[in-house]
Amino acid sequence: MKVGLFFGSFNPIHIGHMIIAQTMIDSGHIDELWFVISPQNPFKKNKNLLHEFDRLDMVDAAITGHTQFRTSDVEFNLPKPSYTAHTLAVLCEKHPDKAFSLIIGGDNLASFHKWKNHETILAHHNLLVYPRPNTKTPQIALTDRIHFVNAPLLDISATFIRTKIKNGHSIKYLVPTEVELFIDRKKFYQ
Ligand SMILES: Nc1ncnc2c1ncn2[C@@H]1O[C@H](COP(=O)(O)OP(=O)(O)OP(=O)(O)O)[C@@H](O)[C@H]1O
Ligand SMILES: O=C(O)c1ccc[n+]([C@@H]2O[C@H](COP(=O)([O-])O)[C@@H](O)[C@H]2O)c1
Repeated sequence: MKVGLFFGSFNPIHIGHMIIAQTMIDSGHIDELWFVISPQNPFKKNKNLLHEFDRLDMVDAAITGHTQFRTSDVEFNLPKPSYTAHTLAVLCEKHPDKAFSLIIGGDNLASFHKWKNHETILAHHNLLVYPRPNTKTPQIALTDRIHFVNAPLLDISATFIRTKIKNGHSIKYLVPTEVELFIDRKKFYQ
């Protein structure tokens, strides 16, 4: 079973994430995609960061009924900051029957040489890379472990969505309906 891992804060998950996820399934490189909710990205200190369980609940709501999407809370119980190489080692030990790929944007590929143990990651895992605006040239060799997947560029971010809510504007069509209802009910980001 080939599993693509899509890491993020998902504060909240939005259609930019959903469209990348579906495109990765459609590319044929993976059988399943797991959204891995990062408890706290050390580079994104944010007072609006919801509790990890609320973000997990929103991703669960977003993927309801989609048999090829799953969520993972594996990083909730790992030492912080959670380095991807470590998370991958834990997942491989827990799921020896799965082959894990990483789903990353071109911007992250450009700085991938700075990730902890990136050589070890590339020795064992494929990278599925989707386009991002203003991407710099990668510093690592483009081996056959790295696959570029064509996907639409959507200029939507979780920050944009949180700002809309704060300003009293609708987030309809920017997040899955289940997520919109969830945020509304819990009065998040107001
Ligand atoms: N519209 C988008 N298209 C493609 N990739 C995206 C998009 N929005 C976010 N991503 C990427 O998805 C991953 C997870 O995103 P994350 O949850 O951090 O969301 P974000 O929308 O960038 O959040 P924030 O605005 O709070 O920084 C990150 O690597 C991010 O760069
Ligand atoms: O392991 C690392 O050294 C490392 C360095 C930077 C980013 N990452 C992973 O990449 C994910 C996306 O990063 P970002 O900055 O685009 O939100 C983040 O949630 C981490 O899982 C991992």
